[in-house]
Amino acid sequence: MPAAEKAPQTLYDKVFQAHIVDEKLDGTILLYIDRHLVHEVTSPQAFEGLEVAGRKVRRPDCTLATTDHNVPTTSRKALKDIASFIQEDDSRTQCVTLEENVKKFGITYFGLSDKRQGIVHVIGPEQGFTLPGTTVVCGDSHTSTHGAFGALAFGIGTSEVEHVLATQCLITKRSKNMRIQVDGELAPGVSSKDVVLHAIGKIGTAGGTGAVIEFCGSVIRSLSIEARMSICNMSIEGGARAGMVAPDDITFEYLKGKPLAPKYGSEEWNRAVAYWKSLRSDPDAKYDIDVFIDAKDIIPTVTWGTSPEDVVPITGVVPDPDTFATEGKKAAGRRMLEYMGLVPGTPLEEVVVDKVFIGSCTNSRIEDLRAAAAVVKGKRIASNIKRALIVPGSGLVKDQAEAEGLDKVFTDAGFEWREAGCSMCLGMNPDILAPKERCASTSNRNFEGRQGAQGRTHLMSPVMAAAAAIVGKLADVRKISQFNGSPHIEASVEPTPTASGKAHPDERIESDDHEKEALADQPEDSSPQVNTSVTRSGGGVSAGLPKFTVLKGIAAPMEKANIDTDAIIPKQFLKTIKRTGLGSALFYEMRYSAPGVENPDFVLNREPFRSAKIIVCTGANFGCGSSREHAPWALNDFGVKSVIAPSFADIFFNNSFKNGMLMIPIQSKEDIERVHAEAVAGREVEIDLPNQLIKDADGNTLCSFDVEEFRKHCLVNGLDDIGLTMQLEDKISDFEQKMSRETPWLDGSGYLKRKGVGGKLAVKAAPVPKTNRGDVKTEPLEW
Ligand SMILES: CC(C)[C@H](C(=O)O)[C@@H](O)C(=O)O
Ligand code: SF4
Repeated sequence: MPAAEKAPQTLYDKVFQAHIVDEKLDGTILLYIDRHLVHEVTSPQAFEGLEVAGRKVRRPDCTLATTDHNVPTTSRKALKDIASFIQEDDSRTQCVTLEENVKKFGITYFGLSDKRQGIVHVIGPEQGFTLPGTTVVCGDSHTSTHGAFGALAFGIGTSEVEHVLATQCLITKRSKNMRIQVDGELAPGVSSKDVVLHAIGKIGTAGGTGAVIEFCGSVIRSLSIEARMSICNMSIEGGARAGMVAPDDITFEYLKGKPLAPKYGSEEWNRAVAYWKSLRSDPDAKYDIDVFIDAKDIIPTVTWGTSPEDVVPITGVVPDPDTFATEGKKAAGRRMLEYMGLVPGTPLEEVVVDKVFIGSCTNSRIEDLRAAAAVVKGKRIASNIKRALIVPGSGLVKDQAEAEGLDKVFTDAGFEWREAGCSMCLGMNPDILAPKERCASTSNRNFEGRQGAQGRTHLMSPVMAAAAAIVGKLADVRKISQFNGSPHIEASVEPTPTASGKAHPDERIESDDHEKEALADQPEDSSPQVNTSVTRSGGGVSAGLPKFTVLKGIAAPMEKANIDTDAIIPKQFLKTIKRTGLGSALFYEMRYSAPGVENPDFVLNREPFRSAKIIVCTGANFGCGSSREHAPWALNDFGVKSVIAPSFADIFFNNSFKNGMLMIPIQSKEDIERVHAEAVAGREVEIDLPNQLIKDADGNTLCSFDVEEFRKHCLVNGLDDIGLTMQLEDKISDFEQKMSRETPWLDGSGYLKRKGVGGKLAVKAAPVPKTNRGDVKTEPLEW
């Protein structure tokens, strides 16, 4: 590893610095990616792009795929194959497409018949695929989960998935450093989920924008790895790019014996641990934002509204929006209460619940299930609870829980015991809420329609969800259960012996067996091959990026803050395997009052805004939430090429530029209000990118704006950045050789073997005959 720089560094600085392949004067950085997780929702268009351009996956040994979002969580006893198992056409197409792609590109894949299948953020850590000090990406916003290991892990969009598949690198820039220090001791019944909900309530959903959060302090240090994962998982709900925890003995203990971690006790393990121990922030390292939380202020927490920042202690009441600070917040609060069917002043413990969901990448690990089972044991769910689901995060978690008899505890109490998947976290599979049903949920997002159209979600910890199931209302778990401490404190240090006396499932199957299983699970003919002559129509991937210089058109005014990507394009439209055709579904829930019936109040249903090319939003944090690139695709397909707002969520911002769209952050209130006034008046607005000016219809300047040089360059010239990165092949392979020498454990091991000898890659980046967006011969390539 490079010697530490003189200036004191944070954990984030250290991991980031160690992965820089190339740095430009304007701060644009080519970052090497060690680990790439792939799932069925955000990858089809990326693989299609590779195929059209005749590109290969550069590092199949650093790539791991599974299906999780679309899969039903019903029994798999009769499973023959995924195509006959999934009833819903679009879900089936996405899953089958992933199977075809892993076969075509030679990627290790855990399918439904493999015990290691599960939610992508559960299986990576479980396999030891996630390691301290690595860079980890996935086309999924909750990739932040993996930061619990001291990895720099963040979500990316589909264009970036394609970029990483082709180059194993990403174009990015440095983030700000943010520190959330939680000191003291958690009170009995308070768990890591309460810590993170409390923190988000404090900083807000945009509090971490542009930053990587390091969680530290005595509370974090005392938590198990699984509890740290729950916290890092929800960093994205705090608007951050990633969350991280410095690795320590608890981390190393967890990694011992994991199939893809260096073999415990080997020379490589010792070398790795020595390096991992260096991954701590230097004592005098500087943070751009510092937040302190005293553990004694955290009590079991639930959400009341439709944003994860709307938190309240379970002992509280539904807040009154009239007491909120601004008119905008009051209006938003009233809408939320109407949506949630709540009346201000109602004690939370009086709110009646219909369904309970214990699962998701936040809380579906073995400790979560143990903690919930301890609350449930010997009790029955309340008679008003229509369904209570326990959905283990992976097949291995399910096995372990069954070995400990937890499944019996749950089913005796009236819960359903399901197979692994994302399930009711987001209704892309059959597990959904009916309209107006209220759910006590251990997931991470309570957006409108998240768990099903018009469904009402309250986020909380597993023990709190278990308590809600027993009581039939939102409930204070401390009243129905005894605790000796936090449900998650250091629980992973001493592996709990299983009821059946078996070892932990991660250790149960030797690597070789894993390898056999992996091979058995590959769809037939799994040798990698790329058909270089294919050009599919309708996907939009081969059309070339149109150049963006001057855009003049109608601008639609919006005023709401935190417009999330679930609102821009809801989950049911993520099942496409194309980039086009989503325009009619843009802002679906707000735009239509019933299928095919327009809501006349929604701005895009009124003239002249039906033909808007620009959106001017005065509310901050546009595009927060999920990493779905479907959000910019839907805007683009509708005809909107640019959004002007006070601030944007990071992943959405990146995704938009990759599609030739211009996102303009304008912080000055006066400036944005001037542009907003033109929009409200229905007059055209002009965006002049080369001169970085926004003008009115007559050409008078309304304000100027900033844009990063590299992004501007790509937009103005319509450049494909994968092609640009591939020009840096020498630098990338030099970097890989250095990594192979210094951190050899990062080259695929176990069933993810690096092909080739002596550090030479068997899979070489192919010369590019054609990019996925245009012809390389006619595109300028230098930047
Ligand atoms: C489907 C995927 C793009 C999405 C995400 O990025 O988060 C999903 O996992 C979610 O939780 O909304
Ligand atoms: S947040 Fe939900 S839908 Fe997204 S990856 Fe996690 S479990 Fe799946």
